[in-house]
Amino acid sequence: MKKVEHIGIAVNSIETAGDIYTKLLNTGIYKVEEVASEHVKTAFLQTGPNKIELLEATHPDSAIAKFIAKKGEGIHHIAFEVEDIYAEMQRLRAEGFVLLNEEPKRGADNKLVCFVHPKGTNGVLVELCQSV
Ligand SMILES: CC[C@@H](C(=O)O)C(=O)SCCNC(=O)CCNC(=O)[C@H](O)C(C)(C)COP(=O)(O)OP(=O)(O)OC[C@H]1O[C@@H](n2cnc3c(N)ncnc32)[C@H](O)[C@@H]1OP(=O)(O)O
Ligand SMILES: [Co+2]
Repeated sequence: MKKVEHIGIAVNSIETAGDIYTKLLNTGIYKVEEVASEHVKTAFLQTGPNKIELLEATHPDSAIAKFIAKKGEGIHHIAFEVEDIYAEMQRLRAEGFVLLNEEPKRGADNKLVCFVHPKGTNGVLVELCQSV
């Protein structure tokens, strides 16, 4: 894994949270993108070398809607950038981690992504990202 690619934060409203994070980080949202397959709307802010992904549910079945219903708004996942997502998925499976998708899927901001179940990572949902 090369570096932390982004931190995902579950929010009720991108508009409201976007204003807060714009003030907090003193930088604007550079991209808003809906990912229909994940039932989410995303907004990205860059602070130095780090990216924050705000995630708003677009459907009650969304992982974000379920997460907020259980735990409230807050940090939802940590995403790591990888060079070769297929190789990394194979390595993690061999190490015994439970992957939440068989194949990489299309994420936001021009990435292929795959999730690792939080039950095997001390309660933290991990996302792998490869730029495409
Ligand atoms: C926009 C695309 C992409 C990007 O490009 O960056 C994204 O970031 S999309 C982000 C949203 N998508 C996902 O999160 C997909 C992966 N997640 C899942 O598949 C599911 O959310 C899950 C992790 C498998 C949980 O789903 P499910 O089992 O249906 O939900 P439950 O509510 O029943 O939870 C079971 C269990 O897991 C705990 N949980 C759920 N989410 C998280 C989380 N984000 N971090 C830590 N723990 C989490 C939940 O609390 C339950 O625990 P127990 O109550 O102890 O059983
Ligand atoms: Co993410």
